[in-house]
Amino acid sequence: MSEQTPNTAANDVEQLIRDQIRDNKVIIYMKGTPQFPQCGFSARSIEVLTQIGRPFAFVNILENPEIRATLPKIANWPTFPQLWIDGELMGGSDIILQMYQSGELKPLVEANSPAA
Ligand SMILES: N[C@@H](CCC(=O)N[C@@H](CS)C(=O)NCC(=O)O)C(=O)O
Repeated sequence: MSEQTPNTAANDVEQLIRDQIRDNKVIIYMKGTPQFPQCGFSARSIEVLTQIGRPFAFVNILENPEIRATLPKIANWPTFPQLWIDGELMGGSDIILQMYQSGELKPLVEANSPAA
């Protein structure tokens, strides 16, 4: 048998994440939900996205332990939240806040998420 990467559950999770990031131009991986964030960093990030006012997707990593374990390796970013826009990792709460305050984040979100 030739040496190929076996189709393990880990690969499935990685593919799921890649699909989520591809299919949702603005997506945040967070603890809890936008209605009930379960970490201050996630809560702060949601406040910013709510201020911007465009629809966004989210994944509650507390309900998805495989995603919680796998995404940091794919992203090379150890913590949550993680905001991804158009297939690219923006960063966590600190960076989201910085990008918002510098005026960089709003147009980026607007360009990738039409008004509802
Ligand atoms: N400086 C980071 C702080 C985020 C952070 O420390 N997150 C922690 C606590 S919520 C985390 O995700 N730890 C890994 C884990 O819980 O899986 C940011 O700006 O987002």
